[in-house]
Amino acid sequence: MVILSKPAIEQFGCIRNKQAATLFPPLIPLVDLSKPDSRQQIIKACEEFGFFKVINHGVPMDFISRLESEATKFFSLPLSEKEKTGQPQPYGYGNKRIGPNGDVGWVEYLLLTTNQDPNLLGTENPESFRIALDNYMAAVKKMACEILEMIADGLKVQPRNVLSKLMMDEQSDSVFRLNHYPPCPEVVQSLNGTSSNVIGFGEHTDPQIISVLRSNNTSGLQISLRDGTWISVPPDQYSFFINVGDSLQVMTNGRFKSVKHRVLANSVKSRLSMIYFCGPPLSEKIAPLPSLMRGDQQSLYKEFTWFEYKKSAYSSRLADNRLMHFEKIVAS
Ligand SMILES: C=C1C[C@]23C[C@H]1CC[C@H]2[C@@]12CCC[C@@](C)(C(=O)O1)[C@H]2[C@@H]3C(=O)O
Ligand SMILES: O=C(O)CCC(=O)C(=O)O
Ligand SMILES: [Fe+2]
Repeated sequence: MVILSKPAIEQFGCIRNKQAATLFPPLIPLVDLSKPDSRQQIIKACEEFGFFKVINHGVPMDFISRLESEATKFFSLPLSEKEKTGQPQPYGYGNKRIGPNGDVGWVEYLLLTTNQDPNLLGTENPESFRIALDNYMAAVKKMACEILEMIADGLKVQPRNVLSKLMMDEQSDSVFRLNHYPPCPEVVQSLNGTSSNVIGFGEHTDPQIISVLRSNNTSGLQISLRDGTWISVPPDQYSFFINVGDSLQVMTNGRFKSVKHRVLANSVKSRLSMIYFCGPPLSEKIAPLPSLMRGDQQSLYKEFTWFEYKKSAYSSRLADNRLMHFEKIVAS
């Protein structure tokens, strides 16, 4: 990490929750992929939270630990070595700056596209890093495909690969990200360690279809409930967390809502997370699935392609409501 000229708190701002912390926050929906009723649970979780945790996911623990150890090695290299993987435009190594429009966080990251070989120049053993990435991504992609098929089944839309085929397409514009949140000495941590006053990754929704997140055992991730309260997601290194993205919100014509989330920095422990963002091909039209539309029901959104949405996302700030510009003004 680079040395800061100003204290982190001044640079990244203090968090003030708009609402008092809820005494009994709801539990994060838990989906056991090996159970026969998991698709109904997934639909319910996507409707109520846009977020859920999965167990019995089938991703070998060995792939997860191999990538975790490669990523840890990568982030402990000197800054000059990490920078050899390229400035994020948008892919490459980034430090504190997120996206091109002035967002900052207490985080460093490696952002990769899944359909191009990553530039791992500067890393100690590029070959073993590459193998770890390939194995992990292939296994997570398979799980994401199963989840999207369960969603299609649960929504009773056919064929069951309507959603999964978008991310399985050779041209799919999926993205992979490794995030490292070093301990932040200036953090004033709450007593139970579930909140802090420095932003690691500012609030936002993910633009893609779904995102599949795995982290080490360090807390920090929070999701926003529909009433605006933030709840902390207890970390679980053996499970995955699924976010509904903006594209799935549009494809379900608003039945699912993308989840607003953020990461708060920790004073003592590093957080390492790996996220697979399932995106469609650039030329794909993002629109409500026709079989979900009843009678004369209209789309809530204007017509747009993933290319147009991505372009618009890259001219926005992290916390912006990106879908707003694509909502139809419907006469009532
Ligand atoms: C300010 C930013 C930074 C963006 C684009 C734009 C708005 C949303 C951000 C994300 C969030 C989800 C992953 C990512 C890769 C994505 O697709 O959208 C991010 C991207 C980046 O970090 O480059
Ligand atoms: O690092 C995390 O835990 C979440 C980061 C995130 O939301 C993102 O990269 O889009
Ligand atoms: Fe995100």
